[in-house]
Amino acid sequence: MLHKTKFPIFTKEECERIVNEAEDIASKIEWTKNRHGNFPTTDLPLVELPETMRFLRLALVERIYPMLKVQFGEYLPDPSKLRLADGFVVKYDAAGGQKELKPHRDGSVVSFNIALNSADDFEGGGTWFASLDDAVKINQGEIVSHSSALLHGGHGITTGKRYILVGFVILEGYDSWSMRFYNQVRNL
Ligand SMILES: O=C(O)CCC(=O)C(=O)O
Ligand SMILES: [Fe+2]
Repeated sequence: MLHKTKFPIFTKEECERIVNEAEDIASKIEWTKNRHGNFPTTDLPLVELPETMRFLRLALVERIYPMLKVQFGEYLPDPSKLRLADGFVVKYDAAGGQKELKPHRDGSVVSFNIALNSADDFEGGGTWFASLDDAVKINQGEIVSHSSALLHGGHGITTGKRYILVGFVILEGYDSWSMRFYNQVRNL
């Protein structure tokens, strides 16, 4: 229910382009801080990031959905129905911004996050999972994917900045499936 690739799914240049667009747009409209209920992230949704949206639309079909199909296919009724329900760039900033995200469960079926900057740019960080009692750390361009229902959070950073691209993926036409998936891991 939890996977980490050993290879980058985005190149360094692709990651840098996403961070640059996010910071460029944020200088005009500010990072949002209240989009996700009780567990808000400092983020910018894809609808505000046209270049990233265009890039991701193709990357989902060519790289991300096929990977999720292999990883989670056996648990899903129809893996061809994987759809991105929400996608956003999150910024953690030890110098004043959001530093961590408390443990929570996402409302989708599968969640992923892609590291957009180098792990050398910050101390701490990574995605913390209750089932591991540890944080999973990845390098730039790599991806962590997991059942959305697993209890997880953004491990705090103590220095620097950490940027990630988060995706919440659902199964089109299977509106109750996230609950069924949730029941398989509710104690993890
Ligand atoms: O910071 C992370 O690695 C996790 C982010 C997350 O869980 C979320 O945005 O829902
Ligand atoms: Fe999450």
